Amino acid sequence: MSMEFKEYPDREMLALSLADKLASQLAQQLRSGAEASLCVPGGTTPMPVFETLSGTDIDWDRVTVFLGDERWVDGDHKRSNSRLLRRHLLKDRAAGANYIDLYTGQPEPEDAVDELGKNLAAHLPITVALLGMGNDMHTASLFPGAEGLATAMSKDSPMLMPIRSEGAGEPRITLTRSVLNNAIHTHVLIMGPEKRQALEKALKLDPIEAPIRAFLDNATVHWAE
Ligand SMILES: O=C(O)[C@H](O)[C@@H](O)[C@H](O)[C@H](O)COP(=O)(O)O
Repeated sequence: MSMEFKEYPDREMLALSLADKLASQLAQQLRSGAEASLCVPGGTTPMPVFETLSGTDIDWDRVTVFLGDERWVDGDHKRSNSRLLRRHLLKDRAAGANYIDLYTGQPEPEDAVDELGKNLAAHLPITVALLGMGNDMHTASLFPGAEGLATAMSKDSPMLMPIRSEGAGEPRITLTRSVLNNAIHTHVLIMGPEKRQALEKALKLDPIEAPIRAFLDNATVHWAE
């Protein structure tokens, strides 16, 4: 497969159209199977998509939602990705979704990977993976130069890994390349000219320098100015 790039006239159109696409791919899976899973990014970009998606009429009771990565902070911390999800996605119709919180409250992310891995394993492969990207070309918490990145990007990595990187701020936990790469549908959401440039740069680099590169061949990239 090759990357598909979709450019939208504005951010609102992007959010409406992408939320519709994600919902229809989840619904399609629910027609043929007992459940579907949705992996979403943290950060600030996806909020309008979450807002629209939370109101879509699919059988959310049969959808499991989890983040591609979480920052190791309490659920009410302003940097918590779960906090963002609770406010913008896990409400309205989507309030009925089964949410797997990657932050367990244990002292370190290392303490949580085994148990979380077992919980996640029951919901794989991911039906729909929505990925974000930073200007440094990281996705999830797969940061260029992070300690442990080579393992997280290798084929035989565990499903989840703790990540520590200067660019990350706090310690984090992230799904690894092998799990994300197995998603049935992959979408990358980016906005603004800087991220478009970063994406173009990533296309010319190796995934170890530009981790988003590992997911682009099977992805639809959604962009608006
Ligand atoms: O927790 C995180 O930071 C993420 O999940 C991360 O991978 C995010 O998607 C990008 O950093 C883009 O973030 P913005 O949308 O805030 O630019």
